[in-house]
Amino acid sequence: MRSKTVNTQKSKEVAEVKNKNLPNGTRDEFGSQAEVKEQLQIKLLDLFKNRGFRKLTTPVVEYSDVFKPLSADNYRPYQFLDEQGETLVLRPDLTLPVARVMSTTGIELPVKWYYNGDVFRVKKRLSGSYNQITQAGIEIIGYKGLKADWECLQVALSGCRQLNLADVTVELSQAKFVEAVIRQLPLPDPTKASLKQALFDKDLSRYQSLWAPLTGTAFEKFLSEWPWLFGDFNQVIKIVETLPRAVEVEKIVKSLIATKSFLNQQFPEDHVTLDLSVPSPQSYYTGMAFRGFTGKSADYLFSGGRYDDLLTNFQKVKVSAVGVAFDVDALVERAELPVDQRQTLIYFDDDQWELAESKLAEVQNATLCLSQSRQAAKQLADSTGSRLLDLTKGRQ
Ligand SMILES: N[C@@H](Cc1c[nH]c[nH+]1)C(=O)O
Repeated sequence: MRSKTVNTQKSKEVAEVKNKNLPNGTRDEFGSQAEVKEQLQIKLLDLFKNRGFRKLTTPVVEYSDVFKPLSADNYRPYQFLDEQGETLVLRPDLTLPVARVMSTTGIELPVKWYYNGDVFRVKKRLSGSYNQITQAGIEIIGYKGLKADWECLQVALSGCRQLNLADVTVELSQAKFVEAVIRQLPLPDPTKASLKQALFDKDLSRYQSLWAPLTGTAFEKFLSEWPWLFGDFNQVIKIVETLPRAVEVEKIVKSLIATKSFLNQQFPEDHVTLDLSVPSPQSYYTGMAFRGFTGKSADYLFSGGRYDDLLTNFQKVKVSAVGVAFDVDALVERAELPVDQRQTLIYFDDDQWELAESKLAEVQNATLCLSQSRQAAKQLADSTGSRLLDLTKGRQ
């Protein structure tokens, strides 16, 4: 009995402490920052709508199975159980729910969706990054060709332009490249798998010892450079071109070169780089992938890519798809916050509501003063640096 009392008291204490704190990796947003975020979202959504995309909203809570195709280390979700004991998660990604919708609704293809919402990814404690991120993005489903990839890049870079973000670097990569090269190498299968892993881990000594048997072959030049195969687009391609001819690699290179020309033509002031030494940014990508950066920050502004196999996780038919999502919080960080303008407080008596309304409509940056006395209104105006428009002047 006694110990029970102690326990209840203890849990009460814990609850009291926690009710003023936020869970790790979350934050409140208010004032200019929240308003700028809203404006950025409105601009992006207008851009999507004006290009003929249609709105798709999915729930924040989904069955955890929807997100099976994600790599577990990068996307640890918040998990909980529903009343039947099924595992639910707060969505860690917005593309997989779109794939789920497509496989369950029989909506006719092709289709272009846009969305805006939060994703939740549990990051390591003290990593300094947030667990709740706002994304605004598009998914184009039912088109195989490069035009759909380019439409995503066009939307991504037009969005940056509209938000006055200059000097964007688009980093291209290709989900199939590493596999396509490894397949050509005359090495035993287990060595191939280890080589790929060592490359991705940037474990250079292991990497070098694994490809050592190919020294003196036509692969040597490429293999000796592979861990550094990122950065200047033309230089990366030059190294790739030292490889013995292989149809799949050539196809990949051709589409990357065509995409670079497209970007240079449409957005001559932006930069294009290439990274062919990393794993795909998303485990579900099957083709070209892209990320946008500005300045020195490692945070990307947008991220996207082609995922032609994703829908096969939900249904038997293979469907081509490509999409891109802006990280709205990363955009807010780079936006200039407006200096708060002086506000006008409209003070009025209870029977002057209509007059107050008309002043509110007339005066810029005004708000109703809800104080109960003239003195309180004056105090509020002083303490907030606001102008006071007193409609009760001359009245009793
Ligand atoms: N869902 C991806 C972005 C994306 C949208 N469509 C295709 N990829 C991400 O969060 O990184």
